[in-house]
Amino acid sequence: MNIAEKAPASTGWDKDQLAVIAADSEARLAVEAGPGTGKTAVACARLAHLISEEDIEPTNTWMISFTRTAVAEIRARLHSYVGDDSFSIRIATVDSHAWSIHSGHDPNARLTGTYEENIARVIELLKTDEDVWDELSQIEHVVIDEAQDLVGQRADLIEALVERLPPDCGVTVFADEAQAIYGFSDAAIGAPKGTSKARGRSLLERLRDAEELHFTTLALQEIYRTSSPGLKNIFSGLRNELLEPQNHREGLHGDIAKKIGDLADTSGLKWREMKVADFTADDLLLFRTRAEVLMASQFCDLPHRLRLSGYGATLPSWLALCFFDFVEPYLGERTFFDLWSVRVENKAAPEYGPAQAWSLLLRIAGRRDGSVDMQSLRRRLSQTKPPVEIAVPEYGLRGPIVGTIHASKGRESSNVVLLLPNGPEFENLEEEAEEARVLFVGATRARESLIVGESSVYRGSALRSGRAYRSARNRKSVMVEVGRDGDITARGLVGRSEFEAEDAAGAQSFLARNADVITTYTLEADPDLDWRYRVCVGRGGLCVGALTSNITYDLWDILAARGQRNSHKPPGYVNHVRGQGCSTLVLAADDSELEVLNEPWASSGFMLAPRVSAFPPFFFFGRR
Ligand SMILES: Nc1ncnc2c1ncn2[C@@H]1O[C@H](COP(=O)(O)OP(=O)(O)OP(=O)(O)O)[C@@H](O)[C@H]1O
Repeated sequence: MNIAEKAPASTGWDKDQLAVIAADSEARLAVEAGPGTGKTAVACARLAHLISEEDIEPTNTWMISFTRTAVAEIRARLHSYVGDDSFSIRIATVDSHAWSIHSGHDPNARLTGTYEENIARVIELLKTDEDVWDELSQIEHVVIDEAQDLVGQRADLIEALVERLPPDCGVTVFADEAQAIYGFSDAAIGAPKGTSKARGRSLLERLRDAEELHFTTLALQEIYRTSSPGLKNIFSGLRNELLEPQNHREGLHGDIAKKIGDLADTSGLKWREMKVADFTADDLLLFRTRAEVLMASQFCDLPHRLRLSGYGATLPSWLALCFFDFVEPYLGERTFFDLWSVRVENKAAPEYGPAQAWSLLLRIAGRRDGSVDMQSLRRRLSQTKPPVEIAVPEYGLRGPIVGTIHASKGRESSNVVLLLPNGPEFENLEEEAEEARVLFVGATRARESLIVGESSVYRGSALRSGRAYRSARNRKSVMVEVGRDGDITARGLVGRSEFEAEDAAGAQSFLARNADVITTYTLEADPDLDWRYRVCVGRGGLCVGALTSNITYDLWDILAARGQRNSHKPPGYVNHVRGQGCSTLVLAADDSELEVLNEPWASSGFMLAPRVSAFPPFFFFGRR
């Protein structure tokens, strides 16, 4: 392949980009560049070039990125460059690379320790274990994207890895220090990420300072994401301000917010005068915190999509629609096309058709004879992190995306509406500088236009579980997030203790008819299910599932936080719980949960789940 032909535009790669893409395969490069200069595009092109021009084996290359969404995007880009060879490249997050080293070389490996303990163990293996060195000696090239976010222990890990690579193994690292927003989470302003300690020195600084690692620094200058002069000014002018340590003073956040507003296409809008339904599928609405996103979503009854941490990749509903009663070990193309035409076409069809769906199935669990192995399909789809190519990256149906800035890193969108936090307060200068960088990341997602507005004051809090909640002003009700990973499991959808077989069939067929539309549910606590909430269509209506106790425990935690644990109790019912269509839940053939399910789901392992995403008010009543 001639990589020049694969440039994203007819103008081709520029000379700075080519200097990275076509550098010697053994080179160690630290590429520093601002947003939209093509770091991710060049990272993919570099690997593609090494594979197709330098005969590097795809299996001997590693691509490390920070987030799973980034990994999904990288895989798609690489596929467009090198076709199916991209499936041999080890593209993964730092944590999953670490885990594969851990599990492959430590006979006692189990993910039982704390996150820190597990990473520490991998660092030790990298330093001492000859089998690990053996494995690393095969690697010919490592590409690391978004390296600015690798700090603390993750940076220790990558440093130890690079030190251990053979001297002729090339390494290409991409970073933008102005976009380093790792230290705090999107739970609330100032809420530290569970695993971060002090920032310490960034990975790039460490690699560059270690002379024996022989890194050369290169830069990419041209901005490709946008041609708008105002946006370009934000992309480069504000970046310089953020990179200058002297500017890290009190008031930096306010200054950056003001400058972004001045340079945006429109500014000064107030969120309370807007609503999600005013926007289209080309628009990305970005808020700083989860509570703000959930509030905006709760008051929108048109289809939209959520981009938030805490919502694992969901599987499309067509899987359960086709396979809920499929019990054959293998699936042929003809049968699949028939199932699709009867069950999916015109109902809950995704943007692609049956041919692409079939090729996805083959890629995940294809057999030599051209059929799909259903056991292996179930195994792959039931993983907490199912294959990125089939998972739906956003949670919801269609329409505008509403998300946090943190969850939108590395992504771009035609129009961005950035809702600046209203009256934020910071504990210290480090936090203020980090928050200023968060604004910068948000503002630089736009390709064509940037609208800047002011968010309403929705101070939310997060529980230990990560669930967001927010007390109403009168303290009578609390808005609580419903629909997080783990809120609904297979048992709650078609379990025998939750449903008679006939009722489970009724519930699943309701979901099948409504797989592509919004439904408003009521939660009703069921004394026969230990007061777990049933998800019902209207008060006393059809029950489509029962939530796990996770939310009930969290409600007691909220009561404890309000000092009401002994005086109040969670409500018996909750209104305004919206579901946006359905997703598919899959259990592997050896999952013990199958034993408690009704048929045919106990045999097929595929079922529909309502895609609940809500922030409804819970009224806690006094206990008599
Ligand atoms: N030489 C080029 N010609 C035209 N378009 C390009 C070129 N290089 C990159 N692009 C496009 O510019 C956009 C930004 O690229 P990319 O997302 O790789 O930037 P990035 O530096 O990784 O940004 P960020 O730091 O914000 O994540 C993409 O749409 C990409 O296809």
